[in-house]
Amino acid sequence: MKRVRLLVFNAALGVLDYRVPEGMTIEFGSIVVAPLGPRQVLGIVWEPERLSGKEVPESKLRPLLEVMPAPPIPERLRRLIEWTADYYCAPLSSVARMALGSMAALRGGGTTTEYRLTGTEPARLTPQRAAALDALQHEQGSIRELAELASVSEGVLRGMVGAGLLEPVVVDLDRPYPAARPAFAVPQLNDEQRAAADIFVGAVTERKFAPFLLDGVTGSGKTECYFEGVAEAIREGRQVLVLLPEIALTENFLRRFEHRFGVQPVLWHSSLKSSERRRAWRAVVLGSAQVVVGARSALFLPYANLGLIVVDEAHEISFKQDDGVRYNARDVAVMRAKFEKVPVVLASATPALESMQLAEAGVYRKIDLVGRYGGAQLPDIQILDLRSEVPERGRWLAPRLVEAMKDRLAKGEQSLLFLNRRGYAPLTLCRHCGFRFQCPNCTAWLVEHRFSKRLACHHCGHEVPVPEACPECGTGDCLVACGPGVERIADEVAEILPEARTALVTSDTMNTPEAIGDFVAMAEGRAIDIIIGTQLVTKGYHFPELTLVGVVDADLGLEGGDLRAAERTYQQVAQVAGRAGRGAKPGEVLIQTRHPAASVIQALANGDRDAFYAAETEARRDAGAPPFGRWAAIIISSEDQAEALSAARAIGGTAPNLPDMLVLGPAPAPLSLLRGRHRFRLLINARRSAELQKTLREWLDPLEFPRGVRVNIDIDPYSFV
Ligand SMILES: Nc1ncnc2c1ncn2[C@@H]1O[C@H](COP(=O)(O)OP(=O)(O)OP(=O)(O)O)[C@@H](O)[C@H]1O
Ligand SMILES: [Zn+2]
Repeated sequence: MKRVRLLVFNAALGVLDYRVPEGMTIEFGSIVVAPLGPRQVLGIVWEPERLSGKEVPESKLRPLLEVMPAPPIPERLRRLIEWTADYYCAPLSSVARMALGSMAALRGGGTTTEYRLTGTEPARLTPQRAAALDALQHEQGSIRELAELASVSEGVLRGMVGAGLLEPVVVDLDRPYPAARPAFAVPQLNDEQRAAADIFVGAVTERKFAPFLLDGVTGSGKTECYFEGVAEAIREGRQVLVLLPEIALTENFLRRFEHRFGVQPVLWHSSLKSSERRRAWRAVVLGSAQVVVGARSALFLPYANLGLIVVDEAHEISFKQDDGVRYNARDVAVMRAKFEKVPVVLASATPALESMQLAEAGVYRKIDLVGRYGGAQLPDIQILDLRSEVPERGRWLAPRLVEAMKDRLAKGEQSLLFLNRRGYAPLTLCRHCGFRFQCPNCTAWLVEHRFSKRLACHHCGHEVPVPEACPECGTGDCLVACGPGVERIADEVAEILPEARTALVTSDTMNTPEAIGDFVAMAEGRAIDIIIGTQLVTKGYHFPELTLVGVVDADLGLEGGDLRAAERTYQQVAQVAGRAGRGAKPGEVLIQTRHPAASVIQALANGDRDAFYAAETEARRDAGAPPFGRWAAIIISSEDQAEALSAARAIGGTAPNLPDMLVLGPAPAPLSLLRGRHRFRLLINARRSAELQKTLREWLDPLEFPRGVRVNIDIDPYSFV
């Protein structure tokens, strides 16, 4: 190659052409450094015919500076990057960036110095050093990482190095991961599991694209089944990617993986330390990372030799990324499997309607696990009508639920209360003047958090201490909390059952792997009687002594901007119900609702999943909603409201008039102010036949807006706030 076209990681720069200097070996996908004015840019060598750019005459081309010592981005991944950018109307460079680790990872090799405690504990310590000693047990990292972990300054830690309390350790940055052992602890599968596992093993061996929907009831052992596929891939020296919806679930997964394969898998997520990140990336691209577990971002890594993809809890909405590149990792995972020519398993007890539909259409092969493992029965589900079974004044748990909890406590069994709302109360107001605490940056009430004694916005993170007096009328001691959050339910439980040992499980309390690990160990060790949690506890966990699940407010999910509210409610309640009675003792589920006749509540009570899917399918078909029609959202935002509005009007005013596409809006978004930006939106409902993305591009590309205006396209949106 004499001249190359680069994809650089800054959409504003467009496509750049360069000359390849004598002696430099380049192929498509090579990651290179090129000069740009006085600066340098990183780019990927791309097929020139696939990137449109200005033709630059030969004589004006500047030479590339360097090829990075990393394998080229494989063609199959380049095609996936293009597909994703095209489908989600996102800049190619933003998608491509997700394939790269850090600059350090690209260079690879070498060593670094990390620090760890020496074990020396002097008799007298400054409070800061004492705190650092506590926080850094079993930790190792750079001074900066350790300072962050221990919440002390780097100076304090350097002082500790000088005093011999911390010691340097030289670390090989590319040291290999220990090998997973497919035969480490092979489970005895039951017949149903065996049949499913054999199919996955066969598919891995075949090395062809094959999408599976593993539809197994809660507690059926889906993990054990797809682990056999993982084992086969490892035996064949191929890599596996397991996507989990959120990091909170990883801890649980890691333990189970280690149990089965004798080592931990390779982790990939946004809060990895920089040395871990570069080590993992190198192992991924060189093919030595056998099994990579991660959240969405692990999807675009340049695996050398992928053999299987698993998307666990595939119905989870958090696979949809709602900022930056707005892609759905579940769907892109299937595309990736297609480009890689490997099987992909979507596992869930409550598959998305879209996935069910694809299975029905024969696109996915559906594999069912209809029974719980080990003879456990599915729980008995009862509806608790809050209009007739009224909780005591100022309380949220109805008498029947309280009785059931008392009963479990007496028997030494565990209960779980689920309410998908963090904090103490969703709204705080002044009893005297009616003042409500609102976020200055968002259209949202501030949520009281009693433990941290703060009022917080759940959208932008804005926080203020709870004031003594009303900021509006100055009256003291006049603030009232309206409605319950999990913290308030925890208070109520402490009042009703003071002897119960409780655990509060939310993203506020379970924010480190250690915290999650401790919680799981305590719940398994029966050191917790009652778990109170948000959606974080609805899935993945297996506590055999847990026999009662109370859904505090089943109607909550039906409010708000979720485009698939009924489905989401069904999934959340079915998942949390699935935590009950997973061991020898039968489970019971009580669902508190004010709408006992709603079809989703009825379906849950009757355990009639098919009825729910059938009703929801018809409703979607009537509305032209996915999977029968398509949605897209355009969100226009600016810090200047007038500017946002005029941009929104300009977009609305040029909307194409097509028979297979309906454009609604522009209208102020329900969250009309978010992180200080004013927001307007349009919703597009298109027939399946419509060329949605092409139309959107042709419509929006020619329009020009002031610099402060952002226009985001969301294809297949989930949330519509
Ligand atoms: N064949 C088996 N041998 C031993 N233990 C098993 C087997 N199958 C399942 N189990 C155990 O049963 C429990 C439930 O399995 P698992 O968590 O995989 O179910 P699941 O289908 O993923 O459930 P959910 O969707 O509710 O999370 C786990 O503790 C698992 O280790
Ligand atoms: Zn806010």
